[in-house]
Amino acid sequence: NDLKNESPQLRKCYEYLNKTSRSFAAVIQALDRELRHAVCIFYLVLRALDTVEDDMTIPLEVKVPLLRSFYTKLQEPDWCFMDSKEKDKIVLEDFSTISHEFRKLAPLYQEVISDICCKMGDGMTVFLEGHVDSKKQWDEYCHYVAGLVGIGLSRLFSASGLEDSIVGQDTRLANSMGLFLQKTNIIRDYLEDIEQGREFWPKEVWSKYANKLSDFADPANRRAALSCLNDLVTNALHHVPDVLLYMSRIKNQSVFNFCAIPQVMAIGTLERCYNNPGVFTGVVKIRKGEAVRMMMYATSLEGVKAIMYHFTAQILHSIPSTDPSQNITRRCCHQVLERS
Ligand SMILES: O=C(O)CO[C@@H](C(=O)O)[C@@H](OCCCCCc1ccc2ccccc2c1)C(=O)NCCCCCc1ccc2ccccc2c1
Ligand SMILES: [Mg+2]
Ligand SMILES: [Mg+2]
Repeated sequence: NDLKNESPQLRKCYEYLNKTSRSFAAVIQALDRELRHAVCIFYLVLRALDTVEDDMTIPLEVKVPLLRSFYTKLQEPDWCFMDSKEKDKIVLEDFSTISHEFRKLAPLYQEVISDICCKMGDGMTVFLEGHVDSKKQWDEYCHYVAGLVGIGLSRLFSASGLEDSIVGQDTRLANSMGLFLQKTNIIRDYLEDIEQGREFWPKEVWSKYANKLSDFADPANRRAALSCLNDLVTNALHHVPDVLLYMSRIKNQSVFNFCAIPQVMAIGTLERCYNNPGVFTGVVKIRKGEAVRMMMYATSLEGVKAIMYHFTAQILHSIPSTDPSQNITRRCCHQVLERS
């Protein structure tokens, strides 16, 4: 999609999108024009907010008020933040370019983006101490950082007229779209997060298998580590029926691809993580060739279902006979596979 007729500020925004997002830049730029700029700005605003959340060098007395008031910076043309050490700090240092383009969006789009930014910033402050206790709190944290993104995106889809109003109204399904992606990320990023002193695996689950979360990094505890991992993968799998129901309502092809590609990448990653000790020694990634093949299939509901069923069946057939969660995993896989 050409940007030659666009403002220099908007061109810079797409530069930042491509610089800060491996997994979302391509699918955002493939969206129909009516949605593309709004979703690009939505991404950059939330990436800036998340960069503040992730930056452990920002003192709490600065971070808490900044997260809670972040959405108001969208109305301050000259506001920027120069004190981040994060990899994506450019979106904070040049936030004035992003907010300039934000204020040019249709008022309805601005309202959605500002509302989600406000709620996400508030929610992030609840979890700044860096750990999650109950499974309910795990769902709450993932709601704040990803479920709200799904809810905001769904409101943008309906507001653009490209999708039916039910898509923007059914917040439960939109929330599940985000939870499936975020839970998969948290499961995959165990070692990276532990090394940064961040504990996103819920204590209600890991405390069944260890005294502290970092115990799983010790090869002597491999059996316990894999039992906990499989328990969490099973938890994430419960969102798949909601994801398929959400996808069945999407009619616009560019919106479908945009929603489907991150979801099929996530089920592929989740299957690679299941019962895989590699999660505790590095970051498990799906092979490039497999990712390309999945993207080709992810352009129709039948294709997405085929991919979800394929990887769910793979997990079902790799359940260790000694795994503590095996009955729940088997039941959850059958619920996905009975073509609900
Ligand atoms: O710092 C990193 O590199 C990773 O950060 C993770 C973290 O800190 O936990 C974490 O940060 C979360 C807070 C910032 C979310 C920013 C975001 C992401 C994708 C978008 C897609 C379109 C529009 C706006 C978007 C906004 C992260 O990036 N996790 C990846 C999963 C986020 C899922 C967002 C999401 C939710 C529902 C969706 C539904 C349909 C299509 C895309 C969707 C995308
Ligand atoms: Mg982050
Ligand atoms: Mg974060």
